Amino acid sequence: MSSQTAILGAGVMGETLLSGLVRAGRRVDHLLVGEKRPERARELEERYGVAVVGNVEAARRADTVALVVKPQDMADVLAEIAPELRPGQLLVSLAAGITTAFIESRVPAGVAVVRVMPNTPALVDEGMAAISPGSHCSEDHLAEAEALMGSVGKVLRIPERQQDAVTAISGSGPAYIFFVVESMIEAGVHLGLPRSTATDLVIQTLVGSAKMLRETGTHPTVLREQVTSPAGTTAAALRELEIHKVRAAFLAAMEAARDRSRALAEGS
Ligand SMILES: NC(=O)C1=CN([C@@H]2O[C@H](COP(=O)(O)OP(=O)(O)OC[C@H]3O[C@@H](n4cnc5c(N)ncnc54)[C@H](O)[C@@H]3O)[C@@H](O)[C@H]2O)C=CC1
Ligand SMILES: O=C(O)[C@@H]1CCC=N1
Repeated sequence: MSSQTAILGAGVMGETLLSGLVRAGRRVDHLLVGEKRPERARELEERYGVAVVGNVEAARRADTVALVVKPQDMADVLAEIAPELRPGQLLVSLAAGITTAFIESRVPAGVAVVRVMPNTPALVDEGMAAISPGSHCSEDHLAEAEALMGSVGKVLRIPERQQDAVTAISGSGPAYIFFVVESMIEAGVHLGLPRSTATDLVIQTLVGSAKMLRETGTHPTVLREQVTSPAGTTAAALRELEIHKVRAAFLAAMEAARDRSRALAEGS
């Protein structure tokens, strides 16, 4: 992997990547951060001992530049750093919706671009990242982006046309799961359980179910059927979820996320 990596934009996802690289053993003096908010920059310097510099200096010194600003800020950051970029350098964009073509049209020819859709479980090294190469990207560049994201979880190579759907599933996905968890805890409280008991029950049920999915490789439908006794409690609950069209709501939600990802590319 290249010696210097810069992270431009150190909010939730930027810090997630930074902390993962540090946990994975990356030397802090091989990392640079560009961050607009001075108080946030100081916080990261204190927490990680990392050098926070201007975007222009970071782009000049780094071999790999991770772009972790909001999609709406991407054009400004690219305009700022483009004069410093050189062919062969690697830009790894983690921004939802932003295409490799959008980035390539704003930087010098020959700069390699990889589009990534990460997710926040990277904070505990259980991230899911999907990566797609741009048009000037060699296998070495793609492997480098894979190693970068691989330090905080799993990485899948996908065609770029699938990125908006991936954003809807795994990028935003943790929020849907947390929403379900919140809803189940509130239901437990409604049924008379102490909040701490409901919380413990829901979290362990989630972790156990996730582990079953990963470790048994059994289809989720089969696992659900194993829990559903004839005329039992689970069947009664699932009937309500079907009546309330939860399956259709998930489909509509993810179509909305996919469409929003597409719109972000157009700057809205
Ligand atoms: N939060 C999430 O779960 C995920 C986020 N992403 C993508 O990651 C990117 C960042 O998202 P978050 O970290 O959630 O946002 P955030 O708002 O927490 O972080 C963005 C950071 O960029 C900084 N910033 C803004 N303009 C800048 C500039 N010109 N130069 C340097 N720093 C600048 C902001 O001060 C802020 O600290 C977005 O493009 C988002 O689509 C992708 C997948 C998941
Ligand atoms: O909500 C968003 O736009 C970002 C991208 C995927 C997850 N968070």
